[in-house]
Amino acid sequence: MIQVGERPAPLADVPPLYRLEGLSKVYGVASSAVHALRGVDLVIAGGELIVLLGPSGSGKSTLLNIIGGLDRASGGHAWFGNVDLTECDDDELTEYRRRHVGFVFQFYNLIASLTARENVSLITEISEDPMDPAEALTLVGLEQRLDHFPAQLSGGEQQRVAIARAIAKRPDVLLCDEPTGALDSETGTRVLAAIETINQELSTTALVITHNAVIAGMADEVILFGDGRIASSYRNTARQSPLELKW
Ligand SMILES: Nc1ncnc2c1ncn2[C@@H]1O[C@H](COP(=O)(O)OP(=O)(O)OP(=O)(O)O)[C@@H](O)[C@H]1O
Repeated sequence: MIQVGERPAPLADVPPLYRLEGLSKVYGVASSAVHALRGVDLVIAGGELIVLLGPSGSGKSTLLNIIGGLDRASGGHAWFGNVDLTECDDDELTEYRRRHVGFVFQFYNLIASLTARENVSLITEISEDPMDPAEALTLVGLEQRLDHFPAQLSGGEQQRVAIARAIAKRPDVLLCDEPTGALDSETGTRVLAAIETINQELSTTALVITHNAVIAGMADEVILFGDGRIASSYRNTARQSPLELKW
């Protein structure tokens, strides 16, 4: 029985954080089959900030969804520490997501009738060792907006509330699918700066999918997808601050 409910041994003892071997995903069957992932091998060390780039339909979201326990692989393995996510049943995947993964999507999905603080509290109230919602919102630069409602916040500020909501339970990994997709460059920059702060101050591993190649400058490692495979990858010798990126 896989103990995903247990926090793994200190992650320093379980490097790497993720190890993917021959990961594949096929949607549909026979003539309508779509090969979204065609055998992905990847090692992700804890604490890294990784940017995933690639054309539409190349498999980025599929990979993120499998790593995040939202979707299942068709073949191969996806190890989180010493747990193979491809062997987990639904309850174990739910437990894994709840304890270890924070998600940020292009659309913020905040509850309109709740303040920023209350939106974050929804998660902290059901977490084991959460931050105070105000602390999470302060980390993303929203200490002056705790009691504002979503309609009183800009798109970038709403996305930062969504980031605070994702990290307030202290996940090991923050998975971001097009977090700046709906934002202009100025507000997008602040969202990326919030992700960088979380990565640096909490050592939360961050994976960021984007279509904007400029964002690659802030990563430790950049992975380029093509046709369900990793086409290439490289490491930046020095990370750029999101505030220095020119969109
Ligand atoms: N639930 C699904 N059912 C059927 N096909 C799917 C499903 N989800 C994704 N696909 C297909 O799998 C392939 C990879 O999709 P995926 O969303 O992972 O790509 P992506 O690189 O994230 O694209 P984008 O940048 O446009 O979001 C695409 O051909 C897509 O149409």
